[in-house]
This record gives sequence, structure tokens and C-alpha cells, in this order.
Amino acid sequence: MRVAIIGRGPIAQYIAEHLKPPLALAQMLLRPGAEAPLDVPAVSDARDVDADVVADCAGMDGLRAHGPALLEAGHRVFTLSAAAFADAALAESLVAAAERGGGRIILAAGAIGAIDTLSAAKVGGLTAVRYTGRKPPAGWAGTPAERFGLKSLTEPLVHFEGNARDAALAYPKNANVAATVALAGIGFEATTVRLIADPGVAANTHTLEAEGAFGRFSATFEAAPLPGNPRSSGLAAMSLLRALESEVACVRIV
Ligand SMILES: NC(=O)C1=CN([C@@H]2O[C@H](COP(=O)(O)OP(=O)(O)OC[C@H]3O[C@@H](n4cnc5c(N)ncnc54)[C@H](OP(=O)(O)O)[C@@H]3O)[C@@H](O)[C@H]2O)C=CC1
Ligand SMILES: O=C([O-])CC(=O)C(=O)O
Repeated sequence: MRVAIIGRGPIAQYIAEHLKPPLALAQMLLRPGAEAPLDVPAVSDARDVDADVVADCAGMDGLRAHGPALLEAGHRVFTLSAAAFADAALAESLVAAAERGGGRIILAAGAIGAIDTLSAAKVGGLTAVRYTGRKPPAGWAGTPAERFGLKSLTEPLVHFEGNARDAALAYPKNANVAATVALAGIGFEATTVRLIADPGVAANTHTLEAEGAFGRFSATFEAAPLPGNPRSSGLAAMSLLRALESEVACVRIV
């Protein structure tokens, strides 16, 4: 199965390096003029993508730039960019393009677990869902948290408290997990989010709590940051790769 990858950051490189038969890297879809990090054909126009599946590793910007054209052309697009769905106009254009062209958008669970449990619990009805994202200060570089002076923090700082929509729109590279939780569970408005810069942790720590007709659960995941980008957890790349591998598996765990 030929895979086209969007982006050339640490997650894209992880996927490219770990694809194994019958999956094979066919193309990279990059910004115009950007050099591919590997010896593989690069294109900059989604209409030039020729592959069986697309792995989007380029965040909300990449999905905004290329998602509609890929879906309109009938591609199956695997993505980690759940934050894109917090932008109602973008979400609508992605869904409309998929409906017109027969493409499919498949969101990998990303850096958090228990998304399967949350989705199952949604069937019976959820009453409350809370997500807390805690990362070392360096993991929040380039986000609105910077206004608090991340480098001089000596204790944990809650720099965002609100709903999942506001979190995803303000932190599009750091709150994809919040968006995934919202989509799998109780929606963008009702999902409560706290984002914390904590100089006392080394891992990107994701805590999910949910209550509903099923009962309740609380789960915490301590994910090692990906070498090359302290914002992203290695687990996110692994999750995307797992989703691609499940496309060719005879037996699937969903
Ligand atoms: N759901 C989840 O749990 C998680 C989701 N993510 C998402 O995954 C994304 C990728 O992570 P990571 O590799 O660490 O991030 P980086 O920000 O380091 O890499 C992003 C890559 O996307 C490329 N890109 C951006 N816009 C476009 C575009 N329009 N066309 C082509 N390429 C584009 C960039 O290109 P260039 O190098 O040319 O600038 C860069 O190579 C993150 O931005 C985040 O949104 C990350 C972690 C967890
Ligand atoms: O990788 C992580 O730890 C989470 C992340 O960046 C996101 O939710 O966008």
C-alpha cells in the first residue's frame, strides 16, 4: 500500500522511517520549494498526490491547505490534526469535500489513550468529560503560554482553562488531544480543558476523566516527547502508524 506523507517534521519522519511492508512510502506533500528529508519524490500540490493512503503530519495548516482537495479526489486521509475540527468552517469544508469526492478522514487517537473507551461510553450517554494536558515548559514554546515567561517557571502554571473548542483554536499544535477527546466524547463546548506548564515533569502527561451511564473512568498517560519536538509525544506518531497498519491488517482492533 503506497503512502503519501504530508509534512516533514518529527512525526512525518517517524512515520517515514517506521513504515514496513506492505506499507511503502511513495511521496511527500510539502510546501512549495521545501526539500524532502528522504530520497522520495516530493510534490506541493494535492492534485499531484498518487498514493493509496495519505498520512497527514502537517497539523491544522497542512489539513487546511490540502485536506479538501485530497478528500474531493477520493483519498483516505489519516490525520492527527483533530484541532482542525474546532474551526467550524474548516470542518464543514472537509466533510463536504469527502461527501462530494468519496474521500475519508480518519483521526488517529494520537498522544492519549482510552479514546476507544470514551467513544463506547458516548453510546450510552456521557455527563462530564475533563481533559488535563501537562507538559514541561519547553513543550509550550510558541503557544499563548509564552506570555507567562515559561523559562522562569518554578512551579506548575495553569495557562488555559476553558472548553475544548477554545483550547484547540488557541493551541492548534498542542491541543489536538483536547479536540480528539471532544470529538470522541461530549463535544467541543461541553468538554472541560486545563493546560499546565509544569517544570516538575519530564513527560507530556495527559489525563482524561469521564462520567456517564457507563460509570466513570480516569486515566493518565505519561508520554515521552518526540526527539526533535518537545511539543509532540512519540505516542502520537506511533498511533498514526498503527492506524495506517490497521488498514492492511486482516484482524483489526478498533
Ligand atoms: N493528535 C495528537 O495527539 C497530536 C497531534 N499533533 C499534530 O501533528 C503535527 C505534526 O507534528 P510535528 O511533526 O511534531 O510538528 P512540526 O510542527 O515540527 O511539523 C509540522 C510539519 O508540517 C509541515 N507543514 C505545515 N503546513 C504545511 C503545508 N501547508 N503543506 C505542507 N507541509 C506543511 C511543516 O513544514 P515546514 O517544515 O516546511 O515548515 C512541518 O514539516 C503538529 O503540528 C500537531 O498539529 C502533534 C502531536 C500530538
Ligand atoms: O503530543 C502531545 O503530547 C499532544 C499534542 O501536542 C497535541 O495535543 O496537539
